[in-house]
Amino acid sequence: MTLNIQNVLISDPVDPICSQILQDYGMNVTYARQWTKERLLQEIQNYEVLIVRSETKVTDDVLAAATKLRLVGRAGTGLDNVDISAATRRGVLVMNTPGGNTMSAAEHTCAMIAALSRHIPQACAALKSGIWDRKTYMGNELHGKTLAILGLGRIGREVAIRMQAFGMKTIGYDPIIDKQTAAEIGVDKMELEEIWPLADYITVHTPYMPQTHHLISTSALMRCKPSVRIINIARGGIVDESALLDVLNSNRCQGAALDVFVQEPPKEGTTTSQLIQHPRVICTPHLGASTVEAQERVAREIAEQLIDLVEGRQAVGIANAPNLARSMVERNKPWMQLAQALGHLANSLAEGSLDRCPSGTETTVELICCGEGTEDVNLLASSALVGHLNGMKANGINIVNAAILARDVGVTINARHVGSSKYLSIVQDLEKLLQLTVSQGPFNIQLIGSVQGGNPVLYAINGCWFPFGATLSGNVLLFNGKQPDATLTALVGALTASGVGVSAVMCTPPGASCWLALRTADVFQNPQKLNGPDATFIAQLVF
Ligand SMILES: NC(=O)c1ccc[n+]([C@@H]2O[C@H](COP(=O)([O-])OP(=O)(O)OC[C@H]3O[C@@H](n4cnc5c(N)ncnc54)[C@H](O)[C@@H]3O)[C@@H](O)[C@H]2O)c1
Ligand SMILES: O=C(O)[C@H](O)COP(=O)(O)O
Repeated sequence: MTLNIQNVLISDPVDPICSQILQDYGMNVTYARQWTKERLLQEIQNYEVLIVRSETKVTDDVLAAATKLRLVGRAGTGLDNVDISAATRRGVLVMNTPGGNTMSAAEHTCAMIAALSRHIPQACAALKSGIWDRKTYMGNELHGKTLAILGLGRIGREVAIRMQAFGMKTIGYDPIIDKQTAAEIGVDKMELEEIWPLADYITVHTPYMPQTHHLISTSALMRCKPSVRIINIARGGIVDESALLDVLNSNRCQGAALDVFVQEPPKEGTTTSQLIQHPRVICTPHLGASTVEAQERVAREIAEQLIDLVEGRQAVGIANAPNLARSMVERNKPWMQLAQALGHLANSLAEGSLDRCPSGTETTVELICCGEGTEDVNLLASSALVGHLNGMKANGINIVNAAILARDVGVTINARHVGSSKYLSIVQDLEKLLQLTVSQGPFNIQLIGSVQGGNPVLYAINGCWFPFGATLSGNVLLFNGKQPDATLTALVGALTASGVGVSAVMCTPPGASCWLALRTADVFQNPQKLNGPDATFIAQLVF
């Protein structure tokens, strides 16, 4: 997947090092500070890359307006402000910089836990307003208390290590971390039901997603000690804000420290704003990653990751295209080209793109990948689909969205790898090959191809073999006939007379059906004109 990036839009306050790196590389960068949504919708069509933090909501309507967009870059961790499935469907890559702000978020969490236990913000505000009050702000020690950490990923782990230095006992839960791994960072992994009654402090460090929506719910809070304190530096919505407000008001919760909210910035009169106003809640306006160091780091990382991707060096931080990194591996490239070329050819042989198929026509694609180098069947299947769905969507089909779009139009693909080719006896040097079979209604076609000298080569169409193969690159005209020799002379004559140079001619042996493939220097206008008594024009393919 080639990325041609010229124009980058940065729509959130990202450290200037990002634009500096991108501009030095030769990209045009626009800072869209305080653009309205309407302006963003109008202008986004001019950009191939959009870089955001958590403020810009990259929703489906933004993506729909972004006809040239190839990548959304998140200078930070959380991707809940990006509609990833809409981006994937539109073939737009989503990239983040996980880890760039881990330290800052972990330190902010620890600072909030300490501030919460000693009422530092409230005492400070009172003193600034002229009140010297040493009674109201009696606090608690952290030493000896139990801190429950829900989510033992990058930030959760750093919080554990730091809070152990205060003498806290750390327990935690994470569905993908086993007991032993948790023990290695001093955390006693437990089930959630065991955690609730034990915790003095509960801090959440999970992504926000359906499974973590209201992870801290009324029922969880009711199982906790009335002295429990809740900390959320991860995302609004992981803690049920109404439930938290209720337990605070009914003294079933000692306090809360919040950096993130369901609505940012919160509107007046909402549960969020009531929570913020609650005397036992301390809060910051989503400042977890707001340090000079973290902002410089994530800005630099997103710019460098983008350049690495454009250069085809590596795909770091890609959230929605597991194939992408493997598509950059040199040895996969010619096989991807072949799979795409075969898919494209099969579609042309099926009389055009699937857009023209009667709706509801089911297509089954079977891809058999034979021999060494063709093991990455998922990548090759996506590439075959890219070729097969060619032309279906105006703003592009690529390995990001091919599988989804295929499903949408009723194309099912089955791909498998086999160790060696069964065609060894027919074509001696064909140990490695791809066999693509497309069945669509009454139509059924089988193509066999391989890679020779780094180029995709077609060897067989429905059992008719090109003895020396037909290279699928440049412009290829394909005919079906019965008498190859007579037909060839006529075709080459007609093409030359029209000023189109023929650079190679390949044909299968004469028989009930034979195939002719002509590589030409230029595209031939109106190739149907070449139809003759002995050969029917089938397709003109540009690879
Ligand atoms: N406030 C801020 O400014 C700020 C800064 C950075 C990150 N964050 C947020 O912090 C959160 C954590 O970031 P991270 O970098 O540590 O992420 P991470 O991906 O490294 O870790 C998240 C962990 O949560 C675990 N998890 C998933 N579902 C879970 C569940 N149901 N219960 C318990 N654990 C579960 C995952 O297995 C994973 O180990 C994210 O929501 C991120 O957006 C906020
Ligand atoms: O997920 C993140 O990276 C943090 O929430 C930081 O968000 P921000 O970049 O908007 O500060």
